[in-house]
Amino acid sequence: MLEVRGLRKVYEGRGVEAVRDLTFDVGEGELVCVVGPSGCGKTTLLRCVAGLLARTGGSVKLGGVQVTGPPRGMALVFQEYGRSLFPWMTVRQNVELPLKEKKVPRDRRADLVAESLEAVGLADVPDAHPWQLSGGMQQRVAIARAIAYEPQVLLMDEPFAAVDAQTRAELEDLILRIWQRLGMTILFVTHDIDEAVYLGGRVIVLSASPTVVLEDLKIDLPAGRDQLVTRALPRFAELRGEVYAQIQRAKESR
Ligand SMILES: Nc1ncnc2c1ncn2[C@@H]1O[C@H](COP(=O)(O)OP(=O)(O)OP(=O)(O)O)[C@@H](O)[C@H]1O
Repeated sequence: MLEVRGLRKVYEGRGVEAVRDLTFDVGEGELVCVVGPSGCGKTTLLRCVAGLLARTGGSVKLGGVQVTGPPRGMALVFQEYGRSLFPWMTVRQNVELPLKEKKVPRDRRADLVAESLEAVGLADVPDAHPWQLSGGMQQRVAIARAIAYEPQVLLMDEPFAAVDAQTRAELEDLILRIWQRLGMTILFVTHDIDEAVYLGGRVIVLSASPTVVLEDLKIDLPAGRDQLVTRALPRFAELRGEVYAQIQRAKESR
């Protein structure tokens, strides 16, 4: 579904080589997490994949088609939910906006908005404005907007970094439920090793900048993940340790 080959990004103005050489695939219906040391280029990678930032080299293909600008088949959820929602629009209007731009007919739009708000547990607040909601609820609106769009690939950039631990656990499980139900392909960037191992079918570990793939680890934990049961498994601790050691190595080699 997503094919990244030899991706390189140099920020020309300051001559910063953020990403040196990234190659990996994400298959249809996979949930793949990306972790790496702070400043290693995770956001740069996502922006290049989303077609928001021009690549210096290499290629990114979505469903076999080269990405040259923001593709129709992708949706993004950012860390800063506060800045990604329009404060003067209601929850319903925020979720509906990209569907209008996609020229989805009115009846279908209403169905998609209702279904996605239901999926994130916000069916009862369609007429609220974002500023009337808690941070966790605002991020749910951003997630609802992304899934209503019915993307082939959902890109998430540290989406839960700004919410409290309890909300974070709830949102992680929400993403797992949505992923299982809708069979979406998800590329999920996080700096949290536990979160990556808990969510991912694979975890890609990046080196320090200029960035390459250090490891592409299969997460062989049972499906039907559970915050208490899965995190208490000896295998969870092993995998977590393995990713942690890789990131330490990445930092030391900087
Ligand atoms: N617009 C820009 N211009 C110049 N350099 C940039 C720009 N954006 C990012 N960089 C540099 O590119 C490198 C990678 O940054 P990026 O934000 O992609 O990393 P990150 O892994 O997402 O960071 P963090 O984990 O702290 O969120 C850093 O050295 C950063 O300073």
